[in-house]
Amino acid sequence: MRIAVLGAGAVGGTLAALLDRAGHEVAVTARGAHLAAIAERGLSLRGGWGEHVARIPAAERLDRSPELAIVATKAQDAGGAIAAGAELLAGVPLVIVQNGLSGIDSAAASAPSSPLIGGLALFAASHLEPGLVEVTAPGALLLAPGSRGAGAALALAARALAPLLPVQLGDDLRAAQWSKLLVNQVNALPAVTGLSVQATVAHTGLLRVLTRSMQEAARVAAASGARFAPLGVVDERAVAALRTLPTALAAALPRRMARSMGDVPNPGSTLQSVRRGVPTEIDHLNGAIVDAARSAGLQAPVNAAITAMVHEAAARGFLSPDEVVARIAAIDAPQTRLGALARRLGGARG
Ligand SMILES: NC(=O)C1=CN([C@@H]2O[C@H](COP(=O)(O)OP(=O)(O)OC[C@H]3O[C@@H](n4cnc5c(N)ncnc54)[C@H](OP(=O)(O)O)[C@@H]3O)[C@@H](O)[C@H]2O)C=CC1
Ligand SMILES: CC(C)(CO)C(=O)C(=O)O
Repeated sequence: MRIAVLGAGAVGGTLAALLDRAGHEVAVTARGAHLAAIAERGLSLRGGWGEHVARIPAAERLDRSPELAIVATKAQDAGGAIAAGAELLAGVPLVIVQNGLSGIDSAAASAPSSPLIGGLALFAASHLEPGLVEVTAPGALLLAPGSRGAGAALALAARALAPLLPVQLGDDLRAAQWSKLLVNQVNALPAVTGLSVQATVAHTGLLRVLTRSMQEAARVAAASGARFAPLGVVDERAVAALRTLPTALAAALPRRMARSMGDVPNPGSTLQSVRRGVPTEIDHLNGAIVDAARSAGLQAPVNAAITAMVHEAAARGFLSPDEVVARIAAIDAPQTRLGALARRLGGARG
């Protein structure tokens, strides 16, 4: 099948290389040094799904109409990436592989005549250097209809992708996006501190901050009427427990999430953006919780503070875990003994 991948970074590059290895006619869009490296040496894949060098056409924009296109940019770039190929993509089924809640809406605005499929990657991949991507934790790709009448497009996408990696079919994209948004609470603290997801969860104080932000997200979701589709370790029961249990017990969920990512340190996609000096997606992750809280007439102070810290770290450098813990303790637990102690000491340990 003739398949285009728009944004061949960690996720898009992995899918492009797997599709090429399976014999599809793949073309990718990329930019800068990554584009130059793919054009010169091919796109190299390594890690959990083996090694492959995909020698495939790469350019800043498409020059041929594909039968299927996969959009795998960060959320803020998807509209521009689709618009750049709008004429060649008219009516072509699009699979939008993206975290956050807004992917399908921005694709619908840029590609109004295309059937849309939502994709949620449950695997983890790193864009290590120009031309090289690594799968750090193999996992499934969930596909669900993102527009009316997308059934045939969904079948086409599943036919191309299911032989390459585990494909899960969903019927409620919004509920799956909320589940993934909760999982993506693990992205921010690595982007603030430079630690991996696993190291973040192993740090007592950061684990508490992560759990507090997940509990806040779960409460905002409940106030917004959000549902949670079963996705990895997240489902309605796990979210209800998160909402109601004391933080020390609720921490079992982020621990399970980190374990499911295996032993290879996973920076997460947000830290990777910080390291590469490109804009992060944080306004569509923790920032989406802040927006949802505002729409529900609530506040989400922990998610707001974490979003601000990611912007700060991206602009000025990483913060120490103790600094992060102290800042969150000061806003999140002002009435508790822990909060008082943290403020008195100017730092907290857990
Ligand atoms: N990495 C992971 O493990 C996972 C990521 N995700 C999600 O998948 C999505 C993609 O993330 P990820 O692969 O990590 O991101 P990357 O930044 O690694 O890849 C996105 C690529 O798209 C490129 N790009 C952006 N705009 C354009 C454009 N207009 N034309 C061509 N190329 C463009 C970027 O270039 P540049 O670098 O120049 O910006 C980058 O190479 C995100 O929504 C992320 O949250 C989901 C699960 C796991
Ligand atoms: C789940 C996780 C953290 C996997 O890397 C992810 O979705 C991301 O990095 O954006």
